[in-house]
Amino acid sequence: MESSPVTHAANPTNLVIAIDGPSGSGKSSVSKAVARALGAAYLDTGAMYRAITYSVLDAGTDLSDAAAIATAVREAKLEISVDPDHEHVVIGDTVVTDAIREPRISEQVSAVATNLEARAELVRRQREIIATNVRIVAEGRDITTVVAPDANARILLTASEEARLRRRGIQLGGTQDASALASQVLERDKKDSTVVNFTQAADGVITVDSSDLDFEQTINAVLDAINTAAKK
Ligand SMILES: Nc1ncnc2c1ncn2[C@@H]1O[C@H](COP(=O)(O)OP(=O)(O)O)[C@@H](O)[C@H]1O
Ligand SMILES: Nc1ccn([C@H]2C[C@H](O)[C@@H](COP(=O)(O)OP(=O)(O)O)O2)c(=O)n1
Repeated sequence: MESSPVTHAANPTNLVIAIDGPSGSGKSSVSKAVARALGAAYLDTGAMYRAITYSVLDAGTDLSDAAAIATAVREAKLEISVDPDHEHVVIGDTVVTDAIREPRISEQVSAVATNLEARAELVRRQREIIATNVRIVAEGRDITTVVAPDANARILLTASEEARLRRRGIQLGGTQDASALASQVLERDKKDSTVVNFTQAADGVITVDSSDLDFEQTINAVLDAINTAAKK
């Protein structure tokens, strides 16, 4: 399935693509591939929540101390790359690109994601990053609804629980047993869902269900959805 290049009627170069979805639906990998195809930057907003989680854990902060987490986010020196081919995340003076993917972070990141003050500050920074990039694909949980509701195209990428657990298990090299995977994927989504809706498409958001699609088919389905949105 071929997808034609995307243009936006008002400004042929300016492009913001917003992609949300649950854990393991393929947001990061598919969004990166879509960004490459469109010659766009790529913003992984989940990496920002993960980096803050790394730093509060590193500082020995009690994760039940909401005020301390909010302060940590406001004061955080956080750098995140927007090159889909080179991921680089730095918090303070520490490079955390790989460390933020560890299961211990996945298991605890909801403490930051459900902190409303932390969210407000990270949303502010995400909007700044989006505004400074002419073409960008941004993905997370609230990009279509809160961070960039005016994006040129807004997509909810979903997949069945079974597909998402299977994909995450393979991605982590079979190192996690079923209950650890369920905690990192399903229970985390349940906690995160208390503050943001990423299970149902908001008005104007196109749903792409990747349960029965392979990786290439999913990329093409998202590119097609972007073209459909651009024609509206
Ligand atoms: N349609 C698909 N079919 C099979 N595997 C996929 C598909 N989409 C993504 N994957 C794989 O599933 C894993 C999880 O994808 P990822 O992009 O990390 O999801 P998310 O960012 O939504 O948590 C990755 O290893 C990715 O390559
Ligand atoms: N825009 C966002 C992005 C991520 N989050 C939260 C939800 C997740 O628990 C964490 C980590 O997100 P991430 O996209 O890295 O998670 P997955 O790779 O999909 O498992 O951050 C959020 O609340 N809002």
